[in-house]
Amino acid sequence: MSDKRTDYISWDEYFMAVARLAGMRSKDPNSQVGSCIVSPDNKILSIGYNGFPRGCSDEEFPWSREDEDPLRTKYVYVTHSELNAILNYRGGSLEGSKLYVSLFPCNECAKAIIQAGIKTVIYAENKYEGTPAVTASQMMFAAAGVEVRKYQATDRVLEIKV
Ligand SMILES: Nc1nc(=O)n([C@H]2C[C@H](O)[C@@H](COP(=O)(O)O)O2)cc1CO
Ligand SMILES: [Zn+2]
Repeated sequence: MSDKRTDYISWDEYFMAVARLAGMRSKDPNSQVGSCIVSPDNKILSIGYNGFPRGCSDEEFPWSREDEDPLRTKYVYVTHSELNAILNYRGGSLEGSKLYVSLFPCNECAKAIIQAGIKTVIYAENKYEGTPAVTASQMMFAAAGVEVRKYQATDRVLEIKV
């Protein structure tokens, strides 16, 4: 009998890689964000990335960050990866699940995460740390008992030929 492989990827690597892969679908020229929601027994329940709502064309709606007219910026239209992952789940309850996300959730997504019953958030980056959106999220997660931990990146580089 041969021994099992030992260099297989961990659960954390697997789910964060799936989140990052989803983020590669994003049309946002600045931030590509991906989310992967996982059950307590490590089954993938849902996936999402940041993008405009269905029917809102990537060619017609703006991807700009700044404009004197807010209606000509992406911010008023884009659905965040975390909310998309929550909304993409049509199977029932997300109670007790874990969310892997490549970027720390904003306050609006934090509300949805808490109300959906997600109990653990594992994030990779926090490039907007210190902004009111991130601070409000941290306050709400702490109050609601959502466990938040930073993904511990390994030095593994995954290569997938497609
Ligand atoms: N946690 C997040 N999940 C997300 O999906 N997003 C999305 C919204 C925008 O499409 C983009 C942020 O754009 P920018 O401000 O870095 O150019 O990432 C943003 C955050 C940050 O709170
Ligand atoms: Zn958000």
